[in-house]
Amino acid sequence: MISDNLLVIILFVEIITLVSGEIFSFCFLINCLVHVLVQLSEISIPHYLTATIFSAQSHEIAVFHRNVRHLIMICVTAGICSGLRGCCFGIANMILVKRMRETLYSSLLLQEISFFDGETVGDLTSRLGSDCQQVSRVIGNDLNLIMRNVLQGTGALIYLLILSWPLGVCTLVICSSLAAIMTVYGMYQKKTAKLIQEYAASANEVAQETFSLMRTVRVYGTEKQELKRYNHWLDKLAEVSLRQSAAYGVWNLTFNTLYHATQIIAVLVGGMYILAGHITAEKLTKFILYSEWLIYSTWWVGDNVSSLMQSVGASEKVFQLMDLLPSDQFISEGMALQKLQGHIEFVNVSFQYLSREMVPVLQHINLSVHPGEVVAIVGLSGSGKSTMVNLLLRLYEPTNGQILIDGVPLNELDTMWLRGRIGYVGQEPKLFRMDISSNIKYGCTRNIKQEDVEWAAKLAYAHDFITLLPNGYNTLVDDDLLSGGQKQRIAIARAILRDPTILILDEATSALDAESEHNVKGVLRSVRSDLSSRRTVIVIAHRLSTIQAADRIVVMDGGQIAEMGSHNELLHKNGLYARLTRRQTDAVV
Ligand SMILES: Nc1ncnc2c1ncn2[C@@H]1O[C@H](COP(=O)(O)OP(=O)(O)OP(=O)(O)O)[C@@H](O)[C@H]1O
Repeated sequence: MISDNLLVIILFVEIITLVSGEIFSFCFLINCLVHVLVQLSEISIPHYLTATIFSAQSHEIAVFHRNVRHLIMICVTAGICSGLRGCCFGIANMILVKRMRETLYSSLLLQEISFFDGETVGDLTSRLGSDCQQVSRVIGNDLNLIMRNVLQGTGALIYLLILSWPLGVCTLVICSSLAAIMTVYGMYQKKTAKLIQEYAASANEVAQETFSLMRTVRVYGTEKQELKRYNHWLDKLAEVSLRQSAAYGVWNLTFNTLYHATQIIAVLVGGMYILAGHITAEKLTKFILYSEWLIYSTWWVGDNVSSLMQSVGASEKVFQLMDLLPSDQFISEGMALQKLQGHIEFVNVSFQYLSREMVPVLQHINLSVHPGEVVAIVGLSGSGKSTMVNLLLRLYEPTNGQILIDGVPLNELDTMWLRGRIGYVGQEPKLFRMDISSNIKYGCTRNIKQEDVEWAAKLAYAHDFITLLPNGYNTLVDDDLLSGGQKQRIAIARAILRDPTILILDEATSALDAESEHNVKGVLRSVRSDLSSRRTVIVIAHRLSTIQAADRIVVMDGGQIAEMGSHNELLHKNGLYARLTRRQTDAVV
């Protein structure tokens, strides 16, 4: 319980730090002041209601009119203040959710790529979506209601003790028992809420995976299997919800019994007091109204505290992610060279992925690529070709050795500056949901005209198919609306438009993808013929016929460089490259 309280305080401090100095503080302050005013007004309503009724009964006309006037004033004040309070809480809540999502999103965007290897997309988006919303409930709902009910309950208790302290003490005992039972029930609720959150997330993950792989599911006819997988989590959810409902039933029974017990005790003891002439019927009526108020306030506080605890649970991971330090690449100020020549050196580079630390992916790679040289990297699947490019793009850092660009260690260069001079086309290029022009211009910082976009598209053999689309370059596309080859051509145009000094092409994996080969060969031809701008090109090729014209071919095997040379030299050597070439020629024949 102590650690729970500590967590609430930490959460509150985090929230205040996050939004301090904003209009938020103003709204929150106004809201607190208005809160006190609303509660003072509302708490006096039962008093004046009873007094009005009893003054009418005893024909005290002047008192009756005064009480009615008071009642109207109080109701109007409470109404206006409630409206103000709701509005301020709404604004404070909106500011909080917006700021949380902004902070979390920018923190996630600046993480190392290896961070994303360990997290699922569903998990991260649910942190941004439902979890941020849940945390904002702390301000918008839980704290608001807790504050309101604590104020109301305290006011009611003071009034009860003033009216009749023996009856007040009886009600206090009942409320304390209620609070103790609520605590136990709240702890149970917290446990089940966590389970429900986990099972619901698992069900979501299954649904998300199925929808994103819908074509595979349809082709393999696994709809029933997927439904079963989803149902598995739904059954678990239903089981926990069933237990939760039973606990809720028991809780309701207890609450009702205690609530009615207060009324019976009040009527019984109060009736005896009236008979003995200690209190009046008016006082007893007020007493019953206020004791109801107290018991309901106790119930609400308990209920909101358990909801607050759920928000605390959701907030832990959100604030943990927000507090992550950005990747070094965004903190350290690297050097920007006057002009990039495009000389790349791998010096004794070794690497393994953090998620599989025991598996060496690259071992002692030594490779020097000269400015303007076209180097092809080939090898069996999984031999580490894409990993070499990942290191060159500084998506990961080498475990050993270093990579030099124009003689400067990669980690001493300004990463943004360097990336602005590299064009990269991945194996399975992805498109953003925007028009084709914007997709080609994506990430290009210089001022681009439509003619430039079309020039790049022509070089990438994309212009012809784009003009055939209904809205040409303005056609809205996303990752599903074009063929793999068309997406690759747009990605090539995107890379060419940057006018990169270093161009990296990762050919589509499918060894039989003739369109991919055609696209990559086309780019290589353009690079060769464009003598005005010399580019260093690294091409990872699966179809060996793609890269016969490369200046040099690097053959990878098990994370090491097995052979290096021109196409003819390697064929002469009769090693791995020759074997791979023979294998592909046989496959075609
Ligand atoms: N993010 C990652 N986390 C852990 N291991 C990875 C990751 N990416 C790749 N690997 C592993 O690293 C090894 C080399 O992968 P890489 O993608 O570099 O091979 P490749 O030669 O490019 O293969 P392909 O020709 O099929 O694209 C493989 O064993 C692969 O399973």
